[in-house]
Amino acid sequence: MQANHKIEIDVNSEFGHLEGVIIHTPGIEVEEMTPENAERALYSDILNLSVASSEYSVFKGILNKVTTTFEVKDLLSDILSIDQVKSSLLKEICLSEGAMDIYPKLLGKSASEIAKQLIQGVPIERDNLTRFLSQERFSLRPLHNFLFTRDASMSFGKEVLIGKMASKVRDREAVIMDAIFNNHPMLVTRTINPNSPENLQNFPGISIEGGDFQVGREDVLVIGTGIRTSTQGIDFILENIKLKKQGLQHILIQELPDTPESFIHLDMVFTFLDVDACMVYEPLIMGTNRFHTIHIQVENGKVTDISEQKNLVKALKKLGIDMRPIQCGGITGDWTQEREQWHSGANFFAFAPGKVIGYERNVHTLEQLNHNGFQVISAKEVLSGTCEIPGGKCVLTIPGSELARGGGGARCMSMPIRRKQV
Ligand SMILES: NC(=[NH2+])NCCC[C@H](N)C(=O)O
Repeated sequence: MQANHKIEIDVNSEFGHLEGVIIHTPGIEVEEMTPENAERALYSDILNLSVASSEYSVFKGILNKVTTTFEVKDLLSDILSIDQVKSSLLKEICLSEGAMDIYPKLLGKSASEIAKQLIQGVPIERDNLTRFLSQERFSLRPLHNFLFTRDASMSFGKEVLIGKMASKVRDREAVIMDAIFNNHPMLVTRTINPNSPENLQNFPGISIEGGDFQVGREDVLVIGTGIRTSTQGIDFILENIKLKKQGLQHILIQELPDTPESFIHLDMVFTFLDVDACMVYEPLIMGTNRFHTIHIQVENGKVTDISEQKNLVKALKKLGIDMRPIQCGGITGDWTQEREQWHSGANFFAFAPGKVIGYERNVHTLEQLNHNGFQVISAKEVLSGTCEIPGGKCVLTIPGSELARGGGGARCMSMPIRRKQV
């Protein structure tokens, strides 16, 4: 454990120079899925690990070049070596997932083995009639979606908001992230956890996932609401802001369609790229449609305005955040926009202002970025040393045929813990 090295969580934008990010390299858990249960796992297709791994290694290679990366399984294994954390975390997980029978056995294993099993799943032991006849293959199901580290926790300022996952299959990810942020000796922060019995009671119907949560500025949050983040989830965030933040604060809310599933999170239709540019899926963000954009203003603990806005880009501009929208899928027509949005074409991750990572397959989107001054560079070439990361605006392209089938892109696969002030 690197106990003497401390990192204070601090994120006040989506594009400040990155100083640390939490990731999870996909393992066998992504293959523990059949066509039959893929939907329950929240996937539209089943994945091939070796292809996904080789694609992922390019993404991770770039992140390692530009910042410090932390793997969930290492952080988890670190905290599991603290005896009291190990027993309480295992008890919490086994109790909530109806698997207390495996608790004693798990407890006896090494920290790194437990970390692995909590992520990859614990196969069911068919040692009694119920388990013999059970349709389940696992006592603790694999966390297929953990490579999308964005969703189960969110950094905001010096605090970390824990996700209240919309679907049970992702609940354990939030439990693990909460334990990491509360117990890892290297991480300095405070967590806000909507999963406490009291919060669940006060905000019935609450759900919050990181893909919907974007930090526009120190005083501006941009949050999507749809199938993953409920209005009650946003009200919970609002209450926290009312309690803790002084002065003027703003929340901009963008309503999202329920279908198709490529609209699950705001970051599938809108991401910040630079101090003055953002990526948009035009039909939803800029076009005329029935999906509301709402501004909530909080002043010293009170909501002083709540009003409908024309669209997200205009609402940001009113707050002094002037963003040029760049179109996902280009400007040549709905079809390419829909196709590229489906494959996480709007999902960019900025590691510095104007320096972003995205999928190479979405060529119309890349062309549009290029028209707007972003140099398009293959991440593989950067890694092989054939070219350097340019000093100016750029998009580093990563392969993502298999990864995109998981339902997310570069932003979904990264959980920044520290960024320089912009
Ligand atoms: N931030 C994101 N857009 N994450 C994408 C998550 C995709 C994942 N399969 C899920 O359904 O939960």
